[in-house]
Parts: sequence; C-alpha cells; structure tokens
Amino acid sequence: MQAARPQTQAAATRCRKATIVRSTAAPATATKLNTKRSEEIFKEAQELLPGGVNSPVRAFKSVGGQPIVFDHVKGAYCWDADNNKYIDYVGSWGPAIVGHANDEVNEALKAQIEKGTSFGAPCELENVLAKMVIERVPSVEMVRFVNSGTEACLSVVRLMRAYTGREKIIKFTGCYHGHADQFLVQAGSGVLTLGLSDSPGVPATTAAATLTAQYNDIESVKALFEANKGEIAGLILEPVVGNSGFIPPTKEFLQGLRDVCTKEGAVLCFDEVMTGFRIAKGCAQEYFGITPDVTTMGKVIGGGLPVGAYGGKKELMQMVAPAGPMYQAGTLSGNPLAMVAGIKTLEILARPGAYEHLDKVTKRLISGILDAAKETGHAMCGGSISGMFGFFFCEGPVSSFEDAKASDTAKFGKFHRGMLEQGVYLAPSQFEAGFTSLAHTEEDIDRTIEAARTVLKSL
Ligand SMILES: Cc1ncc(COP(=O)(O)O)c(C=O)c1O
Ligand SMILES: N[C@H](C=O)CCC(=O)O
Repeated sequence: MQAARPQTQAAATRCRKATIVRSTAAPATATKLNTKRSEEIFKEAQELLPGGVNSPVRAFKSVGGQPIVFDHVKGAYCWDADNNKYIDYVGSWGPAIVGHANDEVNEALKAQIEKGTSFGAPCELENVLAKMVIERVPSVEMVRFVNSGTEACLSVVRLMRAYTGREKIIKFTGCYHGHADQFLVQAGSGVLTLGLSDSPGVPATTAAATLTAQYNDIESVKALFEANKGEIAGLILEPVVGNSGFIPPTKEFLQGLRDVCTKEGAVLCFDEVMTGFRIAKGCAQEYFGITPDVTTMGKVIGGGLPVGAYGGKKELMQMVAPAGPMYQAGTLSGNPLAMVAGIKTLEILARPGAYEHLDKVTKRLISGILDAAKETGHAMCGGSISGMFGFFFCEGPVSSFEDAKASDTAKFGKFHRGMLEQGVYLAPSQFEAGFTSLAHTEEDIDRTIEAARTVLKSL
C-alpha cells in the first residue's frame, strides 16, 4: 500500500509541465481479467438491445474491449457478473454521491415501497424535496420535478421560448444537455465519444435554431447575440463541463454570460444535472457566486432513482401549466420513491464535513494520478472541484471542447483497460468526467493512484 501523498498545488498548473514520452512498453494486459459471464451476457444483449445497451457510452466503443456487466454495487465499489470487484469512479454517472446502495437511502426506500411506488397524485414528499432545493439553490424559487435530466433541459428550453417569445438558443460545443432534438448539435458525452457531430432524425429547422459558441470564450457568445439581435431566447451551459471530460469555467466567463444575458433580455440556464449538489451544497452557482435565471437538475437529486427537475424565479416558473400556459407533464413525475431517495441523499449531504470529504479525497486522487503521469513521462493534465474530476492525455490546459479533442484518446483507451485489470472502474470515454462519493476512503484513493502508476509505467 502506498503511503499517503501530500496534496500539491493545482493540478492544472502541473499538467503544463509534463513532457510527452512515447513508450514502446507493452500495454497493461498482463493480469487478464476473467470476464466470461460479462461476455456471455453482453453477447445476448446485442441481439436484444441496440448495441447491447440502453445508453451508448456504456458500450465501451471508444476504449475498446467488451463492457463490464454489473451484478451489484455497494459503497465505493461495484462487482461484475464474474464477481470481479472494482473501485468505482462512475457512480452511476453521478447519482451515487453518498455511496452505492447507501443503508439510510435503502431503509427510506423500503419504508416507502410499503406505502406505494407511484401515486400520479400530489404527495407531501414533493413539498419536502422542493423546499430542500429552494433553500439550497440560489436561483430557485419554484421547482417542477420530471423524470430525467433530458426532460428537465428540454422543458427549460420551452420555458425560455415561452417567456421571451423568441426561438433561438445558444449552447456550447461539447456540452451535453440530454438527447432532445435541440441539443444534438455539436454535443458532448456519447455523441462526442462516438464521433457523431449531430444525429439523423433531428429536423434541420430545429438544429438551425440552436447556435453554438466556444466554452470559456465570451467573445464567441457576444458575436452570436450581435448577429441574432432580439432573436435569442436563452443560453444553456454546463457550469462546469463534464461531458467533454472535466473542464472548469473561469469566473469571468460565467460573469460575462450573466451580464450579456441580462443586457440582451435572454434567459440564462445553468444545466446542473451533473454539478447540482455535487460541486457544493448550493450547486455550481453557489460555488462560483453567479446566479442564473433557471436551473436544471437530475442525478444526485434522485439519489439513484430516475428523476430530473427544473426551477427558477417565480416570475418564470409561473408560466408552467397549470399555473401558466406552457405545457409540460409526466405520469411518473414527483414519483414517491424518487422523492424519498432524493430527500435522504440531500439530508446526508447537508451533514458537517460532507463536501470537505469529497473535496479532500478527489484532490488527493487527481494530484496522485498527475504525479504518477509526471514520474512515468506521460503528458497529462487535469483537475477537480469537490467530487468531480477529470484528466486528459495532453499537455493542457484544456479550457474548451476544441482543446479536449487534441488529447490522446488511444492512450486513454489503453489506460482504461489497464485500470480495469487493476480493479478500478473509470468512465469508458476520455470525454466523461469522473465522480467520487462519501464512501471513497483515502485507502481507496491510494490504491487507485498505485494502480495508475503501474498502468502508466506499462504504456
Ligand atoms: C449536464 C447534463 N445535462 C443533461 C443530462 C441528461 O440527463 P439524463 O441522462 O438523465 O437524461 C446529462 C446526463 O446525461 C448531463 O450530464
Ligand atoms: N455523460 C452522460 C451523462 O452525464 C453519461 C450517461 C449516459 O449518457 O448514459
């Protein structure tokens, strides 16, 4: 076991000093995993489900090899169908922030199951979770619960349009806001991982109403507002990008967006589906001190059950039916199980030391991995905020999707496979952020850093 490593200065600074050394050593495939059951199950799945999966990035297409088929999860760990155990840094793509299958969340869920799993009618649990969200998130005075992040984001765009009477929206290249038509324009996540710049089936008129700017480049945003005077309903962004890999914003960039939207009468939306309650108790908007007009949420707010939400100033939210004319509905919206899991998760996150723990373990992880890359002669840059992190195989700094594309994705693929063989489960794409949880211990982190050093040495 490696001794505890002191935390060093910001990861982003260090990565610029790393040098590229191409190694001829064999890739880290020495300890071959037994994945026989995973292979059998995935083979059958390919006959039953498109690509064998229900969401594209799970298929491991960009890192090569077969996906690991999960059997069960607990705390910071997951086990596959062949009973291999991994330290998990995907956390179901973010929701598992208090650790997988958390006992307290599970107890609350079991009690709710006895009372019913779906009502399709108002219940007090909706008020409880709404109050927790409103208390914590600076921009939210009223909230509507939906069933996914996609649903939250597409609803918010409808709201922007209903409120302003304008049609065009601005998003950033490499940002992902779910799979609704208007977002499949230079999108991140699986769209980027699979190299699909957009998708067939999206009407040209819909795509044309989505304008794209470059992240961390306020001038590219101002130019769009200038060229489309009085036509832009709103702007949506990931306040910290996780869907082109981990890319933090500058505070000046976020402030610039706030100022330009106010000046132009456009609605500013922070898509906090990934960052919400992960970056800070009051989400990224609290962390950076910039208040958007509307916010979308998902992942953590459902504590591992399918949920999404959007909220904002009362003036805007009163447009939503039945308070106002903008229609949006859902059979399972406000589902009592999802509400219960969200309430318990937010309750646990409010306890003293929760965000300090996330910040501490994640900084230790990223600084250890970057040190290992430096020692072994690999160009790598990266960083973290609270329980969200990422790294790229390139000198850096990476401040936009355009920079991220220059990273060595083939090397990432080999690194990913090597880490699996060392018992570490990372997101199967260079263009996805990583997540830690309250269940990750310093021992887990040190084991991961040691694994990274072993794999990097072999690349
Ligand atoms: C920032 C962001 N917005 C929206 C979404 C869409 O959420 P969902 O997958 O729950 O539809 C995701 C993740 O997929 C996301 O990371
Ligand atoms: N990047 C996506 C969400 O954050 C990954 C989840 C998915 O699309 O399956």
